[in-house]
Amino acid sequence: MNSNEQGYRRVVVKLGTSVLTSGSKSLDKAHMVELARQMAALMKSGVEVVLVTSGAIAAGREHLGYPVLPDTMANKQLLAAVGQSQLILAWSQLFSIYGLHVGQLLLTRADLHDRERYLNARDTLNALLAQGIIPIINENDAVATTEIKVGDNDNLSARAALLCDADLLMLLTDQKGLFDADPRKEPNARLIPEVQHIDDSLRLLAGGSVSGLGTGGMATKLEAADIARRAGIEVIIASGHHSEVIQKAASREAVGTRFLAIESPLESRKQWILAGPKAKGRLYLDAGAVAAVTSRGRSLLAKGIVSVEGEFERGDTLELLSPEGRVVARGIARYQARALSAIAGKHSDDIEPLLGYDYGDAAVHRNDMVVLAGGER
Ligand SMILES: Nc1ncnc2c1ncn2[C@@H]1O[C@H](COP(=O)(O)OP(=O)(O)O)[C@@H](O)[C@H]1O
Ligand SMILES: N[C@@H](CCC(=O)OP(=O)(O)O)C(=O)O
Repeated sequence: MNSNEQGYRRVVVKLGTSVLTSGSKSLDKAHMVELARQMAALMKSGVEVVLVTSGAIAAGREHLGYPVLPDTMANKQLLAAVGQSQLILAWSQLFSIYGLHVGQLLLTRADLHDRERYLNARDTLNALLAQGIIPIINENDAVATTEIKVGDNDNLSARAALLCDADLLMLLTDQKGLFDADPRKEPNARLIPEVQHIDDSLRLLAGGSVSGLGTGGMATKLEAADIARRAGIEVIIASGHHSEVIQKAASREAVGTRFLAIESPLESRKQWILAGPKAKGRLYLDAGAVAAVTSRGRSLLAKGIVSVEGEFERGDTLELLSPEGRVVARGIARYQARALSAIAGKHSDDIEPLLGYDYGDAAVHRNDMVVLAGGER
């Protein structure tokens, strides 16, 4: 792999619907060609580019002449099926102006969590990049149901960045970056140029999408940034309409909001816990257990669990919540839901007498846990 003077080898560029439509109801091809030009220039400077593109549903609506359809899952999938082919056709034509080929990968959550499918996707990405072809990724909306969806392309792009071992993730949107309040609601909101830690106070600033174009707003961009930077990947949120934004971000010029990667990235197992399967259950902890887990880096002992939600087995991913309902960690269950429900609220150190067996006193071991609030472990 090559790298540019700034040291980036591989960059994932995520373009939101808001950028691709420029706030309108149709794809803004004039702007897409400008973005293709910037990405092609980056490729020519020796940096590999992976594009995560939204816009399939918007393109489907446009192509079919804005049909009035009942708001069902099947109709959204219809729009995505029609629109995705238009979208990839547009990108293929636009990149061909710059002498570049593209290859399409449509992914779902299942492709990223099944080890074999994950490795297949990674091999395909690497094979495309080795030939100088731009991989273009979107969620496979036409077949993905809510259960198997990542759900938004911010989170999808973070997972793509992990998958291809990128060193920079650019989330390009319709705002100049992350502001201290949603600029659509608060005209005096100020841009935050650099973020060193993602904590609850920052999460509170990031609202949803109010334009009706995008999915998730800044909240999902912050989730994506959290996943990527914990894996050692820098993240930039910036405006897709800022002049030469892609070059500037890749040259470390001040643009948008830059999230520094954490210095000692999570090992790959913990990255998987963070970005991996949807949580199958939730454990509500007492205040003492929250402090032990978040501030002291301890395992979650069964006696700190107040209540249990969901049907899960040993080995499934869980969310750990504070008494106020804040998610403070994610981790792997050492006991199935039925067992933890039997233990919850008993404040007992001894599991054996309650269950007739035990796998140790940790319900979630610290080696199987990523702390989300109150620390960066
Ligand atoms: N703190 C914030 N700073 C900037 N934008 C914010 C903030 N909170 C919410 N937003 C909203 O997030 C939107 C961008 O997200 P979204 O609509 O999902 O776009 P995209 O299609 O690019 O993913 C902005 O238009 C803005 O209204
Ligand atoms: N996969 C969907 C986009 C989902 C999404 O997250 O959109 P956005 O918030 O605009 O990046 C599509 O192609 O229409």
